[in-house]
Amino acid sequence: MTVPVTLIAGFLGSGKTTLVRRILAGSHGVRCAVIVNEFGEVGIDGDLLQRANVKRADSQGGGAVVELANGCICCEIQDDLRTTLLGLVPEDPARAPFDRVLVEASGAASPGPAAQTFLIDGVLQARVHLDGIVALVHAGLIDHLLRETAEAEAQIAYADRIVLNHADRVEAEEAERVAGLMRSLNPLADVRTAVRAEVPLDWVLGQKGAVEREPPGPRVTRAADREVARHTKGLGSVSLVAKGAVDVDALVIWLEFLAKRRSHELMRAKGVVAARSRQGGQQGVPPRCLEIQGVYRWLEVTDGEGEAPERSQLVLIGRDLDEAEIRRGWAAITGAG
Ligand SMILES: Nc1nc2c(ncn2[C@@H]2O[C@H](COP(=O)(O)OP(=O)(O)OP(=O)(O)O)[C@@H](O)[C@H]2O)c(=O)[nH]1
Repeated sequence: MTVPVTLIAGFLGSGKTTLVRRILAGSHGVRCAVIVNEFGEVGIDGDLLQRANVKRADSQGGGAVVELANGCICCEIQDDLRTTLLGLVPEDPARAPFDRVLVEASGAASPGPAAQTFLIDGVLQARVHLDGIVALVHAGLIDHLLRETAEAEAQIAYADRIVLNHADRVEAEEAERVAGLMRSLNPLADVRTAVRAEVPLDWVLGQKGAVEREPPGPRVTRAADREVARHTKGLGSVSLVAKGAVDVDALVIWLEFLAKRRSHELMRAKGVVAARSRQGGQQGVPPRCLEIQGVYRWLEVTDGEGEAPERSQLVLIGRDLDEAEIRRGWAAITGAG
């Protein structure tokens, strides 16, 4: 019996990591190993999942979290996904110390090429099988993303389960309309509306059988044809690192400013930072761990899991980002050179 793999796709900020964290925290008895593929060279999601999983491992024995280096599952690091899977799953799959592998694709990846790898690679097929493709969709942003990006449509097209997420950010009628749009783009997929990826985990993890079909419908086929190894024009990332604690108020003001700028499109901000306490440099007050999450103009700062990291890390993803200017801003806030 080969190990089932669930591929989790969805555009930047749609809720993939939120779903993976829920799966890792759930009491469903399915032991999961996770492979994370990020857009951007600093791996924030891997860190967040590692923190979540360490907590779980204390009580229930979590699986491995493996990060794929910078690059994209749909193009240059497809081989890495293969190598990582072969390194993770033993030759005799029955001896794997987990029941399932979750692959969190980068927000800028189409699931198509990765799915094809599973179907044509005999060595891989002896150990794993693709059991399902779950796509997360941001209910409030999907119209914009379908118009402006190449990836969003392909992610919907390949899915067999679609989580219409961020439903709390739209009216119920709008969520209905978008759910209808999803069904028209991909009539074969199950669509569920959710807030913070709250969907039944047996629905996400349930066996679906190998994904052997082409994406359905004329529109989506066209999308799948054109997206191979192609990304939205100008899409890029800037990875920022700084030693020591950060002034979070200044960071938030700066991020809000960046999100409003029209010379670029800031799509995503995510980071784990050591936050200087409000008592400033007072001796003996240790820095806290804060998680920064931004999706377009929405920004959330929450307490992170575990201790403050030694290095604060932030990744910005968007179109036409001016890296030099962003680095200057970061340096001004953190003192990083
Ligand atoms: N309000 C609201 N926030 C959500 C919802 N789902 C996720 N979030 C938040 O949105 C942010 C992005 O969620 P992630 O799960 O990191 O998104 P992602 O798809 O993994 O993002 P990338 O890895 O950058 O592609 C996080 O701050 C989440 O807590 C939702 O349904 N409603």
